[in-house]
Amino acid sequence: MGNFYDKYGGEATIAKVVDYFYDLVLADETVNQFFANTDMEKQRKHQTKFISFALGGPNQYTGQSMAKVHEGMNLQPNHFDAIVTHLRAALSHFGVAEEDISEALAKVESLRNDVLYK
Ligand code: HEM
Repeated sequence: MGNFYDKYGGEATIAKVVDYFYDLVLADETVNQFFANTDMEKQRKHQTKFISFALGGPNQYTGQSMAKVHEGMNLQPNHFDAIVTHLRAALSHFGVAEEDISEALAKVESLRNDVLYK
């Protein structure tokens, strides 16, 4: 993945991908209930950190911290899969190359077991 974050324009691109991803997530009844009591600013922050993580930018997480922030949500595989689907769609929409999308998704997958069932 190397310079993925910079390759696609760093923060400016992240902001655009976030807007798109954000709309997809909040329109999806599989997952939008998790954000029902989250204010919009926090939601946006979550999506930005998430995308930034996937693209290898700043804000990197450990499994330990991810388990902690998702504690009490009891996230299931279908929730995780929905988020992954929206991430793929958002990256694809902005012309990210397929091989780079695969790397981003692999990065997100690496946290699956830390995030689920907490
Ligand atoms: C690898 C996968 C994920 C990563 C890296 C991730 C990242 C994060 C981070 C960094 C936070 C803290 C945000 C903040 O307070 O600024 C957070 C909180 C949260 N995440 Fe995730 N997340 C992942 C998967 C998911 C999934 C699958 C869902 C639900 C479908 C989800 C829903 C939430 C919610 C509802 C919060 C709390 C927001 C709040 O009310 O403060 N996350 N996540």
